[in-house]
Amino acid sequence: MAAIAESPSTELQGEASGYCNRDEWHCGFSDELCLTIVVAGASGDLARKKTYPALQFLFQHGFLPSNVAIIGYARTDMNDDKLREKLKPKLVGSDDDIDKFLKRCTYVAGSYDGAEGWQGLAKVLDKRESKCSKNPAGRLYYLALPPSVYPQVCAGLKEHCDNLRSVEGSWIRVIVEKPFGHDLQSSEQLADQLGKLYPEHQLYRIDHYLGKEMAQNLFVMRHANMFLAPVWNRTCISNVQITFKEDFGTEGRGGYFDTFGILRDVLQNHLAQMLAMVAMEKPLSVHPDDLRDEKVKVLRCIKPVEPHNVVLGQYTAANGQPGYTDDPTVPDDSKTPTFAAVTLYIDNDRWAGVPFVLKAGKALNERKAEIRVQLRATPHFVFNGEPESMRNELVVRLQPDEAIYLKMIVKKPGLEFDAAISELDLDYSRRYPEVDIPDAYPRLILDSIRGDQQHFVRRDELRAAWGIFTPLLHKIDAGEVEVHPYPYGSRGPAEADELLARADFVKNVAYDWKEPGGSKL
Ligand SMILES: NC(=O)C1=CN([C@@H]2O[C@H](COP(=O)(O)OP(=O)(O)OC[C@H]3O[C@@H](n4cnc5c(N)ncnc54)[C@H](OP(=O)(O)O)[C@@H]3O)[C@@H](O)[C@H]2O)C=CC1
Ligand SMILES: O=C1O[C@H](COP(=O)(O)O)[C@@H](O)[C@H](O)[C@H]1O
Repeated sequence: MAAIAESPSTELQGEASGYCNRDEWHCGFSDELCLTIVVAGASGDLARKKTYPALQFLFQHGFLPSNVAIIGYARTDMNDDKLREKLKPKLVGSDDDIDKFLKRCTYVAGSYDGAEGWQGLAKVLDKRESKCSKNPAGRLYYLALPPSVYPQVCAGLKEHCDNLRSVEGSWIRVIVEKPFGHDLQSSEQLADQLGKLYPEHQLYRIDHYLGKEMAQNLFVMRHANMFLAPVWNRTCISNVQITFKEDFGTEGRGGYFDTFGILRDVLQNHLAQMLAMVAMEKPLSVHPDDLRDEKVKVLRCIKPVEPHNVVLGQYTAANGQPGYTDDPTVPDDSKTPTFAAVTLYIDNDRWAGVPFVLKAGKALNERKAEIRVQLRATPHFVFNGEPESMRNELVVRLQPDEAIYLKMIVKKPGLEFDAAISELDLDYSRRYPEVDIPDAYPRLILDSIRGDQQHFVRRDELRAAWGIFTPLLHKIDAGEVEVHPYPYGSRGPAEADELLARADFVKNVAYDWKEPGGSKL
């Protein structure tokens, strides 16, 4: 049987392009689709905690075609029942709902190297698809595995499980999870290895921040609102902060984390992607390649980080909580940063000179991810007898409690004629109480089944993002950048506030956010 590409006319043009004819691009699928999702690494943590629960969400909400099967594949010796038992605690809903979903989940044990395991899987796939031989078949290979085995797993799948029947509309797609390499060179090497087996239009690189509601909203909000367009540039914007904070340490993941550190874990991927969403130009269309073309352009305008624009930290024991090196899986003398604040500059007409501060840390005082765009002070400020105005700020809170709010200067209510800072507040739970905002994973898996790569990272984006951080990472690995201690549960090293002040961030001290009153809609 001949292997067919995603569409008979699809041919890769250049490294980046996924589609030879943009007019033919469409995404979606019909209920005719005979869909098989293979979760390679089904015995692992990601599969149990994220992949299967996301699939259950899609299944329960009717987003998967009626003919769907989910096959777990891993080396662990298990049968279908054992897998189901393992998955059950992370699934939600009534016993009946859970059972209906689990009936679709089966397991094939096999190794990642050698032919035997993959041949066994191929037999199961063929048998299943032979029952719906007139329908298009979709095979989604989800690699919930350490990236070190991606090349051999993709080679096994390609050689033994690529034999789709030539029914129009059939496809094979592969989802891979970060980390995509350790630095620019290793990322390129991995991309070369995978690229020889699966072309870009079949590869779906997950950055789960791109699947978050507010990350996607950022794109719409920025490019759909007339009032933002004239101010979204260096003339009006003073600085941008993109912040990721967790109020817990590396608990249980110290072994993994120690070889990566916070820059590779969060800044190079999630925060760099958020920066691209803030700073990119409006794309020609929402075609995945148009959108990703614009993200690449802006990422390529960023010079590698300079060490004087960096503050690193590592948390120490405090408030009854262990320090980073107290984790038994972390070497006692580890200098791996668990906190980083980095100022980046985008050398283009729109953004030259505007500091973008990317800040991420573990074991801090709160859990929060947000984008804060601070405008310059209003010139010739005639209120309050003060020489300088307060600053307008637009804040997009990704989590927890999705919200967008704009700090506005308004008249202080009452008899005085003073100005005060207040907010226009779009709090999602109040404005959209009926909407259950889905997690990033169901959204991204659904996109991959629809063939929509918009929210997946293309190879050239990855290369550009690694290019920004790699020289700094090599300096950190060589122990050439100071790592400041900070207590567990604190705001991080004080030096980070100095970095922010250098980036012209001015804290609105007069601002006191109050829970808005009023009833729910
Ligand atoms: N866990 C999480 O929350 C997140 C994970 N990720 C990424 O997802 C991927 C999978 O993560 P996770 O599930 O935590 O990983 P695990 O360590 O749980 O590995 C998944 C499965 O892969 C197999 N495996 C583990 N180590 C090796 C090895 N050295 N060689 C071959 N096979 C191995 C094991 O299956 P078996 O032995 O049965 O074959 C294991 O059950 C990774 O890329 C990770 O970075 C991304 C975001 C969050
Ligand atoms: O990719 C990662 O993200 C998580 C944080 O994800 P979130 O959706 O809960 O914000 C982080 O804890 C982990 O270290 C990192 O690998």
